[in-house]
Amino acid sequence: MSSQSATSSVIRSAVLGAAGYSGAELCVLLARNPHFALCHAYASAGRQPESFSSLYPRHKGQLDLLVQPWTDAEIENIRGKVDVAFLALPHEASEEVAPKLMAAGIVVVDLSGAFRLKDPDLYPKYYGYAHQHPELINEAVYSLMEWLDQPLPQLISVPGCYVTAASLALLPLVKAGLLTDDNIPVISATSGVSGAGRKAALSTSFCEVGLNAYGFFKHRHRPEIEQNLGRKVVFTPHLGNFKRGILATSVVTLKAGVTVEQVKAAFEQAYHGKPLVRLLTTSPNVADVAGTPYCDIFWQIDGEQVVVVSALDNLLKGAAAQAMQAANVKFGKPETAGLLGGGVCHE
Ligand SMILES: NC(=O)C1=CN([C@@H]2O[C@H](COP(=O)(O)OP(=O)(O)OC[C@H]3O[C@@H](n4cnc5c(N)ncnc54)[C@H](OP(=O)(O)O)[C@@H]3O)[C@@H](O)[C@H]2O)C=CC1
Ligand SMILES: CC(=O)N[C@@H](CCC(=O)OP(=O)(O)O)C(=O)O
Repeated sequence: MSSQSATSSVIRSAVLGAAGYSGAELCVLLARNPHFALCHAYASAGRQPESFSSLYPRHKGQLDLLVQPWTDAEIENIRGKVDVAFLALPHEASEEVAPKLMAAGIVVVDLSGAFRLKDPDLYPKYYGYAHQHPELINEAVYSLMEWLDQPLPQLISVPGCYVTAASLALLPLVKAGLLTDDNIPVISATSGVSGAGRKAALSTSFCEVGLNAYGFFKHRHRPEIEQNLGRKVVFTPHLGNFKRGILATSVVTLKAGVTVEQVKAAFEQAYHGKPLVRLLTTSPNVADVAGTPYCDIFWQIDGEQVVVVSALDNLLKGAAAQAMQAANVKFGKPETAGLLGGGVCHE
């Protein structure tokens, strides 16, 4: 989707959860984006104020702003001074703070799962809590950006990381009507450890991580992928011993008679003019997308079986870069500002 509501002024922004992995990536993208100014960065209420570069020393001398503890009292401090708040928070924290920021007239771009599922009844089963603001689920627009087909409102819900990899891989075939009606895509995806966030946990500690599957049939990204594709899926996430990146392998069955040319055309038409999706002729590697805003996609076909492999950086195209892409579009800026070409407009 192209720009919405073009504005010429710099967009004043705040990041909540800036001490965490995806919030930190957002701070870096915002600081690099000439159309946005990073005005406030927050961590949890329990943390002492600390410079961003002390939390992430590689940014010393480049991004030294203070990360402040967040309390709701901050809303009055930023009212009228911030145009957009990015929430890189636990799901329930996002659900609680989003309506308060919206009441202060601030656009909310939420990286959590708080507003992704359109059926609030799915939250207890897949998120472990009952949704307190089902009315906001209806207000939120889900920002899988390459497939966005409506204007972005005040509340933007950024897709999950595994979900982005699987949905970008399979939507071209689904939307072109090439899959058998009863086909259940089988998606296996491996994530780097940063997918679990910065907080310490035994299961993600250095000596514990090898390669294992988890979340069989009950991972919260399963209903989100199903919502995007409009069909049931089998989704199995894996944790791998690398820092960042997701590799997703999706297996589907084509309708009888569908040709290689039709499959090729479906992918090419879907991603023509979409600068953050790269169609490859060799199998993608997480090493080639780590640190980039791209999703790389490759497919192979044998008769009626298609294997689609997709790779992205869970913290970028799977989180912060997709949030930046959405905010650029929301505020009428070039979609890839801050992401490609140092924010230069490619139009
Ligand atoms: N990691 C990933 O690959 C992806 C993550 N996401 C989503 O983004 C969100 C953040 O994930 P991630 O960056 O991994 O998480 P982290 O655990 O790395 O960071 C979470 C941040 O939220 C802050 N925080 C926690 N609770 C509160 C609260 N009640 N009020 C204010 N701040 C709070 C933490 O503060 P403090 O540091 O002080 O504890 C920290 O800065 C999650 O919803 C996650 O599902 C989405 C896509 C990919
Ligand atoms: C490796 C790992 O633990 N990954 C996380 C998913 C990443 C994430 O934070 O989920 P969202 O994209 O929904 O925000 C998990 O499986 O819960």
